[in-house]
Amino acid sequence: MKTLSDPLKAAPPSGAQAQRIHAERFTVLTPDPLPLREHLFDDRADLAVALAEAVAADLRAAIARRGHARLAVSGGTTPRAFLIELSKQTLDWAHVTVVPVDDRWVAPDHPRSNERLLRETLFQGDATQAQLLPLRRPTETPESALLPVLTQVANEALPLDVVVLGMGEDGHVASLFPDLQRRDIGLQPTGRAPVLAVRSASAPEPRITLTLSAIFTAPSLYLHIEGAKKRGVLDGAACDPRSKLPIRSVLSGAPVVPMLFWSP
Ligand SMILES: O=C(O)[C@H](O)[C@@H](O)[C@H](O)[C@H](O)COP(=O)(O)O
Repeated sequence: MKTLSDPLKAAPPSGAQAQRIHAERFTVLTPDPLPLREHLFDDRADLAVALAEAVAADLRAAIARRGHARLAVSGGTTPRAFLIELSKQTLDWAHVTVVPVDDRWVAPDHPRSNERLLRETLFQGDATQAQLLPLRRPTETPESALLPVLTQVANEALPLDVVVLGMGEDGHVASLFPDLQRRDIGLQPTGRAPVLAVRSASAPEPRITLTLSAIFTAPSLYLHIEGAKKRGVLDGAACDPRSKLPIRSVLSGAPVVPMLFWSP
């Protein structure tokens, strides 16, 4: 933490000096970045294996503790290798429930469907014994399916044991985008609806997403970030208390220290 000399004790300022001291006086001190437990990998394939092993260990511990485990994972392109590696892990998959942290409101066989991604990657081999809890329903809009999805998530997926979040280059997580209209629901750390329907200029289709109130029920919270640009966005949000990016809400609101799995 940088400390500044107290400008009030300095000699009476003049002109430009006054400008500087005024600026110094109200400069937001760069706080220590919000805590992250970082695991750095030079090779993305190594990251995928390590993350799969860490998540599998958490799932085994949850099954041992309470007889079942609940996992929420992100979609998109980054997690494909990790999800394939996770499907190879040996554990009691029949006692695991898997829910996507979000999904696009497209048919489950659509190339952009996260449900399809899970069926193609994680739900292979023994892992097909796990229960998949899709967020998408065969209705026209996510809003029209929100109540049944919210009810099922609340009854069958919460509290979560493990969450793996990705992040977009705009700092979104799940489908909680920077232009999220209902930040009061989506980004509050507790006490809000676990599921939200989202429409955003950032997304080509309507979305349905877990909220941070649901995501933060997990004692194991992983951030899976790849690429220098995303790392820059993450670090910027971690160091700027004025950041309004959803990833900042994750870092500042999470009840546990997130575990960052990062590769350039
Ligand atoms: O449905 C989604 O898109 C994800 O859940 C989303 O939150 C994802 O993690 C980021 O958009 C990063 O996506 P990439 O891995 O494709 O960069």
